[in-house]
Parts: sequence; C-alpha cells; structure tokens
Amino acid sequence: MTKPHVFITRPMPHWLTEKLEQEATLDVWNKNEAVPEEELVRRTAEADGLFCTVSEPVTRNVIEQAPRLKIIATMAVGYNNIDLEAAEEKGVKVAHTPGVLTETTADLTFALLMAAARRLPEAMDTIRKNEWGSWAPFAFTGQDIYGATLGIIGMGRIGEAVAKRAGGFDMNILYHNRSRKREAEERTGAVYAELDELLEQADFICVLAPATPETEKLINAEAFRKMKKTAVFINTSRGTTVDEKALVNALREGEIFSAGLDVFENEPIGADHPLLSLSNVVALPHIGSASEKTRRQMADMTADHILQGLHGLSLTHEAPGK
Ligand SMILES: NC(=O)C1=CN([C@@H]2O[C@H](COP(=O)(O)OP(=O)(O)OC[C@H]3O[C@@H](n4cnc5c(N)ncnc54)[C@H](OP(=O)(O)O)[C@@H]3O)[C@@H](O)[C@H]2O)C=CC1
Ligand SMILES: O=CC(=O)O
Repeated sequence: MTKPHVFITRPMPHWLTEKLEQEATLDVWNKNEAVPEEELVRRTAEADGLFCTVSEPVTRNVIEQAPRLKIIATMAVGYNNIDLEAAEEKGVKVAHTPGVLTETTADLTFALLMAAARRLPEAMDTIRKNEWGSWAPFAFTGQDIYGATLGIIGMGRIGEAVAKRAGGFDMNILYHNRSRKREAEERTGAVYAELDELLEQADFICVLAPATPETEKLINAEAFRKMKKTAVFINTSRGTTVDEKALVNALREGEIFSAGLDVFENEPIGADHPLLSLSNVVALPHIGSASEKTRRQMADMTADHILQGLHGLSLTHEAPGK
C-alpha cells in the first residue's frame, strides 16, 4: 500500500521527519521562508496532509485544489491564515498548538514590555556606537513597571500568563475580552474593563486577542489618542489587530511613549519599514514562542496532529470553528 503524502512548509529536524516518515512520504520545503502561493497550491495538490506555519495563507484556492487533503496542522496556536470555512466544506480537519507555547509567549511579551518601557535596545545601541559619554542624570529615562497599571486586551491563555507575571511586579491589572472571565479574575486579581476605560487608564497595553474580522485594526488612531502619553503599547498577537500607520503617527507625535512589537501587518517587514526609523520602537521577528523546548513541543504536537488526521482519528487540538 502506498504511504500518504505530507507536505511540510519548513525545514524540520531529523527526529521529526523520521517520526513522520514511518507512516508517510514527505515533501519538505527546505527554505526558512514562506512558500510562494503558486508553489503551495502545486505541492498541497498532491498531499494528504499539510504541515504549515503562521506564514502560509492556506486559502480556499489551496484547499480546493487538493482533492486528497485530510488534515491541515499548523505549528502555531493562531490559525487565522487558514480558511476554516473552505476546510470544513471539503471535510479537511484543521489542528493547532494551544497551551504548549503559552508560558514562552508570555515571557516574550513581558520581555518586550520591559525593553520598551526602559528603552533597552536604544541604550545598548549607544554602547555599540561608542557614544556612551558618562553616567547622565536624565539619559534613557523610561517608565516604571513596578506598581503600574497593565491593560490586557485578550485575556485568554497567554493573557492570563502575562497577568501572572505582572503580579510579581505588583501591577494593577485591567483586562478586556468580549466576555468576562471570572476564574481568571480570581486567579490573577485582574479587573474587567470596557475597552475605552482600559485604553485611558493603563500604563502598559498588551494585545493578545486573535486575528479575526472583529479585531482588525481594533487599535486605531482613535484608540491611540485615548492612551496616556506615557503609555507603552505591546503587540504579540497579530499585526492585523493594529492600524500600523496610526501607530507610527502616535509614536512620532508623542501620543504614546513607546511600543514593543513581535508581529506586523505584513511579515517579514523590511529594514526600511517606518516603524524601524523610530527610536521608541522595539521590534522582533515574530519570535513569541521561540524557545528551544517550546518549538520542539510545537513541532511534535503538529506531527501528532498530522498522523491523527491521516488515520481519521480525533485531533488532540482541533481548531475551534468560525
Ligand atoms: N507572537 C507570537 O509568536 C504568538 C502570538 N500568538 C497570538 O496570541 C493569540 C492568543 O493566544 P491564546 O492566548 O492561546 O488564545 P486564547 O484563545 O486562549 O485567548 C484569546 C483571548 O482573546 C479574547 N478575544 C477574542 N476576540 C476578542 C475581541 N474581539 N476583543 C477582545 N478580546 C477578544 C478571547 O476572549 P473572548 O472570546 O471572551 O473575547 C480570549 O480570551 C493567538 O491567537 C495568536 O494570534 C500566540 C502565540 C505566539
Ligand atoms: O504566532 C504564533 C502562534 O503560535 O500563533
């Protein structure tokens, strides 16, 4: 009997390909860059399983041209890049990796918060450029984190893990979701707030809601105008939740103090992106879950999802429908 065929959209370590090769024939895109759409369509067309990442738009076009496809497993918790409606129509299951990356992404969110508050990259650049004159009373003064107010938009798994870290800094925590989460309030001491109230009162604003039509440009020019001039804005969710032009403007005009960003409207951003011309921006290349242990666990979980999908078994983490 011929083995099912799996297309993997990134180079993977041997332990992972060996595991999948016991049950499938693999086609691996051997570059650490997104598969161009034409290539994704062509290679998924032959596949029973698609092992993908956040960077490939798995569109209706991709899904409809893949008659054998049974399972799409993304190595990510966010699955906004996959057309769930088309997958459901074609009977293709979709899996993602919630939970396993929660603490690692919360660590990175907090690291960005601290770096943007205390201007760490900007200060380090001074040393690199040999421009460190002497201890200067008002050089690189930033915002205090201890005792400040944190506003979390999207108090889910990662939002709550960020709130727990904030507890160690004695922060007051406000959060905004579509629905109140009373258990999270009990666990973290966070207080539910309407969005405007959170924007107006928080010293630090972290977006951790998923990319959906509802969250598209949720943080726009009007939202930035409501924030404190000393506010630090952090986005580790998806670039689509923020109006980037409005963000550039808010940072340039001093409507907010600084921003820490792991995600962008279009990834990868080029070195000539306007955000990178601003000294009050800390920018990272979408590395929220990038610890060695977590990425290994995510890859392994994705491989398990592929095997479950190929065998018609229920998925450990099926992506919730629309
Ligand atoms: N930078 C990176 O590398 C990473 C980024 N991520 C991003 O983080 C996101 C969150 O992950 P995770 O915490 O596991 O997901 P969860 O589903 O656990 O949490 C998402 C939260 O967002 C809330 N939410 C949804 N829609 C809205 C809305 N319109 N307004 C306000 N809140 C909303 C939900 O609550 P409710 O339904 O009540 O509104 C929920 O509590 C992912 O979807 C992904 O985009 C995740 C991992 C790594
Ligand atoms: O952005 C990463 C994810 O897991 O979602």
